[in-house]
Amino acid sequence: MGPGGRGGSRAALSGGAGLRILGASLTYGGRFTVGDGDGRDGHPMVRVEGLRRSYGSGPAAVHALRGVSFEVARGELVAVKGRSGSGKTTLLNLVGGLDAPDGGRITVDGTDLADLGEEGLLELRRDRVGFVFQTFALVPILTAAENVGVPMRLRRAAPAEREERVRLLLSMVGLAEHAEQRPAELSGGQQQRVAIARALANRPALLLADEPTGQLDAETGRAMMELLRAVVRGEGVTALVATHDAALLDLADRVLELHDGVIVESAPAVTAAG
Ligand SMILES: Nc1ncnc2c1ncn2[C@@H]1O[C@H](COP(=O)(O)OP(=O)(O)OP(=O)(O)O)[C@@H](O)[C@H]1O
Repeated sequence: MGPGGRGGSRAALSGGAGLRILGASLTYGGRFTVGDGDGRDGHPMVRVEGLRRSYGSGPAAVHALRGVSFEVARGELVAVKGRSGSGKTTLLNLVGGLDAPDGGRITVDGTDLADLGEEGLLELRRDRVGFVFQTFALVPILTAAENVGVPMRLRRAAPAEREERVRLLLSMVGLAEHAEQRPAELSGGQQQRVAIARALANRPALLLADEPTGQLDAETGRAMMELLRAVVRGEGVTALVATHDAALLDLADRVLELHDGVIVESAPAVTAAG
């Protein structure tokens, strides 16, 4: 359980306190341990090789990805930047098994997605990958706690385990006191924090976030990226985050830049942020 008495203050998310809360969650039995570097099998968390995806055919075809290759090490937070239409969403959907490529290879957590059938892809999306979307995608009639618990219900987790995990996650994102509120009763930033907690419910190895700050003001957006970074550090999760907000890139370990479906730059965040 997370410590009690936490308010929902934004400041708490970005400082050491947030990490301490996250630290408390490291004791439960995940499939991997924090700080295992390049992983238990020496695999990167994500390996993408020569990825291609087009929409439509003939002269009207849109070539959204035209041979994209990169790797993401375990525990890394990698930002994917690029203008609208550069292929960021297409890339994240492919890595998360929501869509199939026309060519190339994607390996997640040592598994080649091409080897997975429908059932295997479902399990991947349910158990090993957490998604955070720009629009939060919460269920309006469910409370914050119920929204966070949805993935665990799908996995048929025991109610006691579910309730404990939901409580822990909500306090981790600073929303312990908002557990019973519905999305419409929460601010945009709070809704996105619920979405992050939900994405972590089944202890995914990989977090995919598509413009998670796109609907938030600059200050709230930065707090959200700081929360994501704290989660990555604290829980040993690997994250791939699409954003076109240059102000957030310094919070990533590395930045991949997509331009018209190809990677034009892959740089440490510190040099790419300017
Ligand atoms: N389902 C689709 N059918 C046809 N074209 C599509 C489809 N999805 C994406 N595209 C096109 O593929 C290209 C890449 O789109 P994608 O959504 O991946 O870019 P993006 O970088 O995520 O953009 P944004 O930041 O606006 O979300 C764009 O030209 C887009 O119009």
